[in-house]
Amino acid sequence: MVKAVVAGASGGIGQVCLILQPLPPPVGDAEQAANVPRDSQPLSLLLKLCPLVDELALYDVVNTPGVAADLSHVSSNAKVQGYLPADDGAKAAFKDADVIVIPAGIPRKPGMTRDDLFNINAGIVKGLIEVAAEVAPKAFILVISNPVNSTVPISAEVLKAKNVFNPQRLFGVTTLDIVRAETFVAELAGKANPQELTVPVIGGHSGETIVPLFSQIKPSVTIPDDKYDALVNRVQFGGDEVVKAKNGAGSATLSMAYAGYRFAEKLLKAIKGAKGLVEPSYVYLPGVPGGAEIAKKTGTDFFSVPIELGPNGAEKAIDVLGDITDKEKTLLDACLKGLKGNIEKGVTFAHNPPQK
Ligand SMILES: NC(=O)C1=CN([C@@H]2O[C@H](COP(=O)(O)OP(=O)(O)OC[C@H]3O[C@@H](n4cnc5c(N)ncnc54)[C@H](O)[C@@H]3O)[C@@H](O)[C@H]2O)C=CC1
Ligand SMILES: O=C([O-])CC(=O)C(=O)O
Repeated sequence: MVKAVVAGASGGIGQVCLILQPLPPPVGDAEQAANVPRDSQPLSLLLKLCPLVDELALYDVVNTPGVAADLSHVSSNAKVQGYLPADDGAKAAFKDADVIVIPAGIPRKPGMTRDDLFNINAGIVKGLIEVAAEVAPKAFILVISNPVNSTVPISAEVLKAKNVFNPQRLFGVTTLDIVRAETFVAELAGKANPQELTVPVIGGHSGETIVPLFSQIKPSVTIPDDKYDALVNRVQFGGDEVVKAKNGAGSATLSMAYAGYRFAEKLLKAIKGAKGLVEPSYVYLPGVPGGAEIAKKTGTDFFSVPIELGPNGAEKAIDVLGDITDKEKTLLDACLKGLKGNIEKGVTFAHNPPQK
């Protein structure tokens, strides 16, 4: 039996049904919710369709009964249940979960950085991880909520404080950066199917902390010098492209649902014993086999690298720093400058959250 949970299940990424009316306010941003009619958005739908999921729990502060009722009519294997905060709904939703996916929190509006989401989302993620630590201490946890560079360190610190931190089971979902890199490289190279390409993207998940390694694309693609900077920029700021185009109605949801599902599905397959599954993820390197050496090189503990997945979760961190180009070294230096501050901010928050 595999139980999966989506926390933030009524949101743009998490939610699944076509909503023609604006949703009630999400925590912390009533104005935004009042102004945002949402489209159909599919992470929970994709998980409902996944034959590897037996039980799907949807938790949110609003709307989950309706979303769950709707989804439960889909004729696939997983049993769906919606939970709200009343009557310890979070605990009931998370209880004994195998995989917990967290896209809870507010998204960006034009002009904001992901770090601008910290004040609201840090507390939301901390609260959800506390529940997970208590009722599902062995769960694989996939953190989508931004700023990922900080929310994953917060999650690690909360789990450590509760003595249940297993670094092989905590993942910051950076898959959308890889998905974008594949798509943009395929466009440039005139490849019909982006999924035939493997494009490592390492570092963090915001602007200059995102480091695409075009020198390691498989099968090899040469990026012309005059196209390199623009391509790097598009991968680093792909999220902003969507935020601008949505013009106040949130950030990436559909491509994120695909990316979140892609990671979750690979992990589920790996847990069940499938071999050779690799996907980059933002992890606590010293706690993942092979990661300590990479952490020494970067001087940072939280970092995204290709991760070999297996029954224990992150089985191996793959060192791709060995033969990076001078241009990639420059990108990596800029990444590390920003990333260290993001990590520090998360760790500090976890230990000293502002008093309410
Ligand atoms: N890692 C990545 O690559 C990406 C991350 N994101 C991030 O994902 C997050 C969610 O984005 P959207 O779904 O577009 O936002 P949204 O506002 O549409 O949905 C968020 C949902 O979280 C819920 N929520 C708020 N507080 C909660 C709590 N304490 N417990 C459970 N649910 C709670 C809200 O009610 C809402 O339904 C944002 O922080 C966004 O920046 C978005 C795209 C890509
Ligand atoms: O840009 C945002 O705020 C959402 C996100 O993380 C992305 O699309 O990569």
